[in-house]
Amino acid sequence: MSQKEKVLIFDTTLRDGEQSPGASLNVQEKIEIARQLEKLNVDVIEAGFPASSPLQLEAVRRVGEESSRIVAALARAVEHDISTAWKALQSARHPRIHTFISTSDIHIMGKFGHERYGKTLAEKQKTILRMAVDAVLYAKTFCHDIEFSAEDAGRTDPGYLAEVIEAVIDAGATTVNIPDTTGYTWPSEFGKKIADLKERVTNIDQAVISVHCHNDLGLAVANTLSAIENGARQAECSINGIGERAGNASLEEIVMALKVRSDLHDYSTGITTREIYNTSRMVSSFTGLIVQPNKAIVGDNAFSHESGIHQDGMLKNRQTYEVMTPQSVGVPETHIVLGRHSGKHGLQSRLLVLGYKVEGEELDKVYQRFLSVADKKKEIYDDDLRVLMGDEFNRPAEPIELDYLHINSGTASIPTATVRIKTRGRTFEESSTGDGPVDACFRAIERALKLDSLLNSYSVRSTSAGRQALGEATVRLRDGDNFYTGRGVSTDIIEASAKAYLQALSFHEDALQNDNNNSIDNGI
Ligand SMILES: CC(=O)SCCNC(=O)CCNC(=O)[C@H](O)C(C)(C)COP(=O)(O)OP(=O)(O)OC[C@H]1O[C@@H](n2cnc3c(N)ncnc32)[C@H](O)[C@@H]1OP(=O)(O)O
Ligand SMILES: CC(C)C(=O)C(=O)O
Repeated sequence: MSQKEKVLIFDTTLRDGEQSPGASLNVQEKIEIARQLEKLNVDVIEAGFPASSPLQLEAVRRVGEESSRIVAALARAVEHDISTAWKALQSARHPRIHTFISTSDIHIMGKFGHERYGKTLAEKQKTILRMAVDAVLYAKTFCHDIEFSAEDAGRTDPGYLAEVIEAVIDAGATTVNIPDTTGYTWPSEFGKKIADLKERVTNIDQAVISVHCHNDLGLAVANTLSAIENGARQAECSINGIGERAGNASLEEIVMALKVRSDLHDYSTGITTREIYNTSRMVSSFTGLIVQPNKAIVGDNAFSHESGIHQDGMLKNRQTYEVMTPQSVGVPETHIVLGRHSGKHGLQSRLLVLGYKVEGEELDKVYQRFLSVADKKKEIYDDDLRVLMGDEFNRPAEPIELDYLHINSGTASIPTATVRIKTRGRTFEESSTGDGPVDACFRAIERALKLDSLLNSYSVRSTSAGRQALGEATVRLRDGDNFYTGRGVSTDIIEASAKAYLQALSFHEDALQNDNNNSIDNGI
């Protein structure tokens, strides 16, 4: 087996990630995330930009002191930022000063327009080159490990980029970072940029080539992988892909793409992938940035299967629809989501887990009831299934069934219910007003069936979470010493109540017909 070449993982969640609007972290949160990044086994933790605030400085200092990783601090190519970065890093176990300056024409002309940088583009480029070299030389007076970034390298003229990179390596940069700051490049184009740099820069072997891709066109991970294929050996990325604007290349996607498709290349990372999910949750909770459900690797749906054909495939062989196991990234298990797109196999397997062995015609019947609920409710939870199963196996011999229900109710109207009921091949229909919609409904049922009220007790409860939870109504009738209990389940609690009442009446009717007490809780 060939030895894989290591790609260093430089995590910038605490620096560029924190530049996501609203994501500010306090010192303790940064320390906690850094501890988790250590468990994840990243190679470099970029902990912040010390010159930007005392809190940043303190956070970098604390992370640097504690962490066994390389801890980087960002600084503009100016002495004040660099000396402040060192102030934060001087007690770090493995300090890295990361200094940067823009190299693209757009940035140079746009950000360094002041005449003190020169009048023409060529003059300004000379100034920027000098600032870059001076920054590295100055940083080098503090520590050995110096990273230089050519901001907006993605849009930088290749000749000028090579000139700057060659000069900063001569000045002592040990890592040269090629950022696609604006997420503008295309994977093959960005890959060629790295290959071109390797050709043009004579001293390139003296530094590690790094890339730092933004996701403005959704290409950050693809660009990073293309750069790796062309010689980059450090990938800058963040947990959940958070970062300035559309974010950075996502750590978990780069790492898992390299791992899952290791058949295609000779690169590997040192990441402990089982820690990915925990890290993702921690970052999301501390930053308040919610992970989109369909986010690769760490989204809630990344290992969820909702449609019948997929569930069937998964139950037969997980590899049919999963290219990695959830456990490999620390997600406890695959989630078979029961809903309107599920099939009988998915339902049957979940029921089995819950202790219900259902097969053949019985399964067909349960499945029909399941579908009628699934049409009203987005997801069917275990509790919903338990209720459905209770309902299914607790049916009277001659059910009295609700065919139609219409309720008119509101704060300014008298509650009125109309019901149509079917039993033993006959249909009954009646309306009634009542003290509330449930009372109106029960009265309409009593009128339709020409019965006196036998209602002894009534209750309703929610069986699962969320606005679309199933409501379970329980109705108890009393006739002399006999009690008859019925249950009804629906996302609509009035419908659930009507069904419960009719089921209780069905048991009563059965008992009368068969002259045998059929109550499910007789005498309780
Ligand atoms: C691509 C990136 O992610 S870069 C990192 C982004 N991170 C941050 O900006 C961190 C938070 N920033 C801050 O706290 C502040 O912006 C500070 C402390 C860095 C600077 O604040 P201020 O001194 O008030 O300057 P301000 O942010 O308004 O403008 C930036 C100045 O730095 C200059 N500058 C920008 N980048 C660099 C650089 N790499 N090297 C040298 N100078 C730079 C700009 O030209 C501008 O200078 P000017 O005042 O002469 O026009
Ligand atoms: C400072 C550099 C690395 C950066 O964040 C960028 O260019 O996006």
